[in-house]
Amino acid sequence: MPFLVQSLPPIPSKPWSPPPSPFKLITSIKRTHFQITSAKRDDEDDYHSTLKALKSRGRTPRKSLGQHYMLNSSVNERLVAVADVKDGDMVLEIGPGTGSLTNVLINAGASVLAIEKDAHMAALVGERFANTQHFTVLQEDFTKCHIHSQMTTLMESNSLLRNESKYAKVVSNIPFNISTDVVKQLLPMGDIFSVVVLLLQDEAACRLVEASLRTSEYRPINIFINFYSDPVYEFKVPRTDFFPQPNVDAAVVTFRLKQAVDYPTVFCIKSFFSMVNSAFNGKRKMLRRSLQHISTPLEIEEALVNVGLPVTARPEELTLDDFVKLHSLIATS
Ligand SMILES: C[S@@+](CC[C@H](N)C(=O)[O-])C[C@H]1O[C@@H](n2cnc3c(N)ncnc32)[C@H](O)[C@@H]1O
Repeated sequence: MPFLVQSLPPIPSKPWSPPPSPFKLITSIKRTHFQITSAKRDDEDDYHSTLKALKSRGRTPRKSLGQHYMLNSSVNERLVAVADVKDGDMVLEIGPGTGSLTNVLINAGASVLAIEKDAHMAALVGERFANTQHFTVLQEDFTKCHIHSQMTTLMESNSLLRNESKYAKVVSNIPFNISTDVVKQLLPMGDIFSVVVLLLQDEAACRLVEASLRTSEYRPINIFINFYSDPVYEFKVPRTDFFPQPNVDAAVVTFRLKQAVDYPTVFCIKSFFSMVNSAFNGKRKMLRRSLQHISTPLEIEEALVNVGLPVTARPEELTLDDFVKLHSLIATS
């Protein structure tokens, strides 16, 4: 997303309020990563704390890392409310930046595992929450890290200390350029996450959650999202809430993850998505042609009629349920 050239606005003075009660114990994971062990709880609002943090380090937001920091506390509060974060919850945050959202998560009683690619920001957020034992930051690229095993390790050691829910949550204001990667990686993890709440580019949010049948926005990713989750477009966030200001608006999306028993019944998930991808690869083609490597045109036509579709059907006309039925009829191994 293009950046507007912007300098840091001045920081108006604001009375400081004392930190609330100290936190209970939790854990940290790998020694090789940046680790947090102790500091004070931070109640400063996001506008002040974000600008102060950036100014203190002389940090210029990096375009390549999608660094648009949230200045509006109420957006962070709403993100946390939408995820229904409660005392004792485990939360994964991708890209904590200066820690404005992290702060609201920790204040809500969550234990946060944050993954931050930028070494300077990982250090900064680490120092900000250095007294909070409910916070761990790993300096890693989320798209390359083994989040399932990291999270499982943390949840196992955490549940030894506190009697908590089996499922963690994801709440993040992510860089827009990794949105698809994040969705693809997290949505099949209904075994460890109950809900994924993301702040995305508004246009991407609409495409992912509300793409309609028979439109060019309708893609395999929509089938994927509905296979693994129940998505909801929550609310729009104006571009003016970010620093630096992007040239597009954002939106909050909730994905309630299904557990494996609730996935549509297919005999092989890999084969199912391979069929869906093949169908869309030949987007302008009729399915009886684009799926010829799976079955004969005649068999595909018969299957389409069986599903209640015309023999000339194209991929953008099929719902998730239609694809599931078609797969069971034409893919046998
Ligand atoms: C849009 S900013 C959001 C910062 C902060 N959460 C906020 O709300 O102000 C995205 C953050 O993700 C970090 N980031 C970018 N690419 C990343 C990646 N591949 N893995 C982890 N963090 C990443 C950036 O350094 C930045 O701190």
